Amino acid sequence: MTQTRGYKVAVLGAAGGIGQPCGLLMKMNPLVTELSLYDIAGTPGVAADVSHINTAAQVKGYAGDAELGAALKDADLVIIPAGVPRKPGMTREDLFKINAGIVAGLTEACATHCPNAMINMISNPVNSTVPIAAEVLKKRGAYDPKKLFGVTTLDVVRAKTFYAEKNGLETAKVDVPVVGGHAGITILPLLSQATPKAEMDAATIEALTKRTQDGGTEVVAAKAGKGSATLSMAYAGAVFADSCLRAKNGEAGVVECTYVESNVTDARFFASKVTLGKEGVETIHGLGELTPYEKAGLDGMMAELNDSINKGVEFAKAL
Ligand SMILES: NC(=O)C1=CN([C@@H]2O[C@H](COP(=O)(O)OP(=O)(O)OC[C@H]3O[C@@H](n4cnc5c(N)ncnc54)[C@H](O)[C@@H]3O)[C@@H](O)[C@H]2O)C=CC1
Ligand SMILES: O=C([O-])CC(=O)C(=O)O
Repeated sequence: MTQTRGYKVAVLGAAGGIGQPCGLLMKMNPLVTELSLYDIAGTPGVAADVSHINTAAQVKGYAGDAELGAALKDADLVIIPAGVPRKPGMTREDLFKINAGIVAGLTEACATHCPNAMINMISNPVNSTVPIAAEVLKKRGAYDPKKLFGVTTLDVVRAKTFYAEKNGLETAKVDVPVVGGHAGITILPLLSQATPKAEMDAATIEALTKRTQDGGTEVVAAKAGKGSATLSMAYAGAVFADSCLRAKNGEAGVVECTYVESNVTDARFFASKVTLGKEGVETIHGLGELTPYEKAGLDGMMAELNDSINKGVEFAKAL
């Protein structure tokens, strides 16, 4: 039997496009007893609104630097969707200039006010923001690689949806592991390991792989200047946060693909299937058997992924 206790969850960037629906979904999570909504502005309104929902979590809004410490104090889980989103024509890498500093500042505050919290990093470019957070925490003596996660759940959510649609399968029963990172070719769905198994020709596999890799860009183009995925990301973020909380609460066998410090490949950070436990990462799973197409995808991403990791590490070391 697992014992249920409540947790304090903080959302940083809670007045934003992802932060608002993510806060809403966390308010509906029965494992959350305290929900802390932080942003540079606008959170009192968001918190007042969400707090009227008749679920157990107590909601508080915090606005501005002076309130960041109180927002984070003793949090069990911190979800970070703070920072700027893409506009058409931009890559996730173009966000580095602004978001690197934002993420570094927020992670520094986590080291001070909730050094034992699990951190779910959503802010882009995830391939670099996770290494930045790791270095900042390390400098403060608060880095536990088991508790720092890049959220790649939206890639899995997309791969499941597209795979199910293409093969006429029930979406809710489909699973597709997605490995690598969270940008373009570093996103690699392992369609040969998808369940239930469906026979697909090479052209279909390539089309599904590309659509998953370009899923974010598809939304950026459709929103035509009004930002990137927010609602599907809030859903994915809430799914991943719920998995972290369930594992923390003692549930066994909770598995998610997530971008963590890893020995699975040469890249220091890599997303693959991870079993979550009470203290965060329990087991990082290997890649299993890859097809030649998947192997080529893996080889092809390594230079870009390592560059993004190094860029994040260098940025944080220079702070
Ligand atoms: N990991 C993933 O799969 C995905 C990541 N993203 C990323 O999530 C981030 C947020 O996207 P949106 O919510 O659409 O953007 P948004 O602009 O709607 O919201 C961002 C929020 O962050 C806040 N913010 C900025 N600096 C802050 C600071 N220092 N402390 C606290 N809050 C701060 C802003 O005030 C704003 O409310 C972007 O970097 C985007 O690229 C978006 C979709 C998927
Ligand atoms: O594409 C973007 O910029 C936002 C994102 O990470 C996604 O939707 O996967």
